[in-house]
Amino acid sequence: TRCRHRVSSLYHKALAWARKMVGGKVCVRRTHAFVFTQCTHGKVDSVLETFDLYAAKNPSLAIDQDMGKILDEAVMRLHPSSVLELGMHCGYSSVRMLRLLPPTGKLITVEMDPLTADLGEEIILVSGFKHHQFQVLTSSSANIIRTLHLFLDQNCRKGLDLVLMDHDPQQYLPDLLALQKEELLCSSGCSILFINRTRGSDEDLREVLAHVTLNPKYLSIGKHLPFILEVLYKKDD
Ligand SMILES: C[S@@+](CC[C@H](N)C(=O)[O-])C[C@H]1O[C@@H](n2cnc3c(N)ncnc32)[C@H](O)[C@@H]1O
Repeated sequence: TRCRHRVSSLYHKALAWARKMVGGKVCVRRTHAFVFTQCTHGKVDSVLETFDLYAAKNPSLAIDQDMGKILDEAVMRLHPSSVLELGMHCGYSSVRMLRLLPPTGKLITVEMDPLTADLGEEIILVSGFKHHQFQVLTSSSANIIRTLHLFLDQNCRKGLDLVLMDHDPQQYLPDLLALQKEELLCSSGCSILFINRTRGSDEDLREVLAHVTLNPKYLSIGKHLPFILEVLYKKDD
């Protein structure tokens, strides 16, 4: 009986994996519909668990649980009051960060696809967060960075404490340079996390790594490889 149970469990795992592999493209509407209908509204843990449940069987763009744990650790360590996320998608990483922000903390999250931005925003609201805690900006990262200072409220006057980049790896370096040029990174210290989705290689991070290694304003470079690169920017001595 035990053997049959194990075979059955292995069979179901293999079936779920195969479904995920042949399941086709990531569908933001399907992700949203699943999370919206299956989670308990107002319960952030339920929202995250429902995302994980969906991602176990379907193609998903949300960061996985290993990346999520690294992100949680960074947010708890840094205690940031102003966070910028580039690449919101359906709101999984946004919700993950929001639940760990201090009471006065604020998240600005950027998504260039208007439908995705609307659906992601709804998921953040369903998780129980209010508009004074977050703002969704529908724009490409390059366009919004130029005017981002307009969206930073009094809380964020000293600049951003944490930036999560999980949008387009081709934009990682240009956006980092733009954030620096616009003086949006907190001069006494801002951590920037770059998600690496190319398993087994750091190709997506090569340009950024070359830049931060040569620039003395980047004090430490932590590689939570193969998933995340974390750099600390500090302008003041
Ligand atoms: C990998 S997904 C983000 C996943 C999300 N961080 C999570 O874990 O739930 C990348 C998202 O970034 C958006 N995106 C891609 N390039 C962008 C850009 N240049 N500016 C803003 N958003 C962008 C895509 O539309 C997509 O929804």
